[in-house]
Amino acid sequence: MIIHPELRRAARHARRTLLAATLLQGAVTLGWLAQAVLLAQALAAVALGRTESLPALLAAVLGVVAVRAGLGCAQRRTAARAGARVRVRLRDELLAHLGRLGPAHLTTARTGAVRTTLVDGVEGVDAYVSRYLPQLIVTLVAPVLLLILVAAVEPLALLGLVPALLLALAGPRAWDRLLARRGKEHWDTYEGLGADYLEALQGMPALRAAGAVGRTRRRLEERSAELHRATVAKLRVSLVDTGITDLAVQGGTAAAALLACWSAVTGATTPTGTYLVLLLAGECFRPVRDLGREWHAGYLGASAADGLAALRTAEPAVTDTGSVPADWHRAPRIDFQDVTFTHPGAEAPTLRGVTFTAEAGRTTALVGPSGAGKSTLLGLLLRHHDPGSGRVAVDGRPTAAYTLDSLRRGIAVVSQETYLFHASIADNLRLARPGATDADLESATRAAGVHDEITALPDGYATVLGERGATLSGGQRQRLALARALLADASVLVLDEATSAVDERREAGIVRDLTAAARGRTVLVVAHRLAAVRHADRIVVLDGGRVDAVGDHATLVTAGGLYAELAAAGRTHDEGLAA
Ligand SMILES: Nc1ncnc2c1ncn2[C@@H]1O[C@H](COP(=O)(O)OP(=O)(O)OP(=O)(O)O)[C@@H](O)[C@H]1O
Repeated sequence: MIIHPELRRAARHARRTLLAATLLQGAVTLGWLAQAVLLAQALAAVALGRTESLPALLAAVLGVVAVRAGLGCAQRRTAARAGARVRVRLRDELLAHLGRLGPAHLTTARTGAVRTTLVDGVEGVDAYVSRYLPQLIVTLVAPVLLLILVAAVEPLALLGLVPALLLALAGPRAWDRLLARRGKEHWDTYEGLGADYLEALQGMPALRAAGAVGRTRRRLEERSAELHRATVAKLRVSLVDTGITDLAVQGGTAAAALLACWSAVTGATTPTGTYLVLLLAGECFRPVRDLGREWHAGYLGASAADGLAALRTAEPAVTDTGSVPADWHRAPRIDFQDVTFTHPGAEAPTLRGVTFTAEAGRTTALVGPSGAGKSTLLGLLLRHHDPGSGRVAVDGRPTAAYTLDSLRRGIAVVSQETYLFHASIADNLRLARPGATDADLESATRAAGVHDEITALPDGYATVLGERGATLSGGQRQRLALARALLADASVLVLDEATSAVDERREAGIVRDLTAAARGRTVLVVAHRLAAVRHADRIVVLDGGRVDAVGDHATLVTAGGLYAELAAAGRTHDEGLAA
């Protein structure tokens, strides 16, 4: 009888439908009661030899059975509707919140665990809310009514029924805390196993390359065994619950039957009364037994409640308090002013006093050694985090002034890790602009240097890509993602190592076409290979979270310093490759 506040909250999404399902469940219970009363009369009529009333009584029983079947059907349909509503609303709410949490959330939470909560957890809540809750309410009300009825017929029977009912309902409560704890342990293990499996499947190539497939399999087997142990531990407590309930149900029914027989033997009650008590005693416990059954259906929801609450109430790294829509009519200027930022949990700041401007409609490159803070700067522009101090402004306004959604829509991003979906190439492209014509797709893919390869495929733009674009090469995936970003038609284009998987000869061509295609937009490019950024209007050199130098390629090379070193290292690398 654990009702987690999160589950009560979820039930509110379908308050009326749940009320209807509960009333129908109550009506079904009344149907059982009516059947018991009619059967008692029929049995008494047989015992007393008054068979003339039998046909009418049996016909009434059949009528009740038919009506109850209809009510049961309606109840199940209504409950399923309520459950579906709760499920859909809950998932919508969680997905919208995940959107607000942004990618920063997945640096602390595991994707597989979030998936388990969103899919299995929400399914469990559906069963809990649509099946367990209505039955719980009926179980708390119906036996009281039945006891009143029994008291009117044979008060002595209450001596057996009341203690048994109290034991059946209150006894298992002594185990509630333990059951909740075991449920949480079970859910945590279940979530962890889901996350492990997802990671192992997605990381299969890396595991193979590292020769770690066998070790990972053994680890997954251990985790499966842990889940088995957690399930058994949970079942053990559940079985104690069920055992107490069964004991009370059997004992109570037997005691009531004995007392009813005693009354019959002593002549204290009529035959109808005796049969009524015998049959009603069974009915008193029917809701209790049904509750036990529904508990098993809804248990996963009760276990998942903590995880759901944690996901729903997780604080986004930034708050969406801006009110200005980011619909810049022309390419905006981007200013970083004295920006300092420390990653949550990190000891030292990643960025210290970073100041530079990405001019409107121009290409600005960010270069610097690995770990210099280039991606972190882009993350601040997209408001995955806010700076600790200083200001990031687009078109003269701080990024926090814009509504988060519109800010992120106004900045198209292609990162090192492209994400393509299991859908056709055209559908993957149209994610950025659903209304794009075929000609729009083609001009974007031409600019990204991938059109010819797409048309060479047997199904061309209708080719269905495998999961994460598995049927394409890394370079093709990146160029497709570039085309998608161009289609988004955002005023700001951010390329974070967007051509790192493309060979260098091709990269130069793509960068040239891209610069032409992106004309009129403000472009921020991060690339390790300086050939990809040497034509940028401005190059910002970052080192250890600080701006080391700003200028164009020629100026920076002439000035010596870190950029000249990086350029020289790049040349040595190229020569090494060419040799
Ligand atoms: N989520 C995080 N939590 C803590 N530290 C982080 C996090 N992300 C990045 N860092 C640290 O911040 C520093 C800058 O990382 P960032 O990814 O911005 O560098 P980068 O210049 O883009 O590097 P690369 O060229 O290798 O991609 C690194 O020292 C990194 O370890």
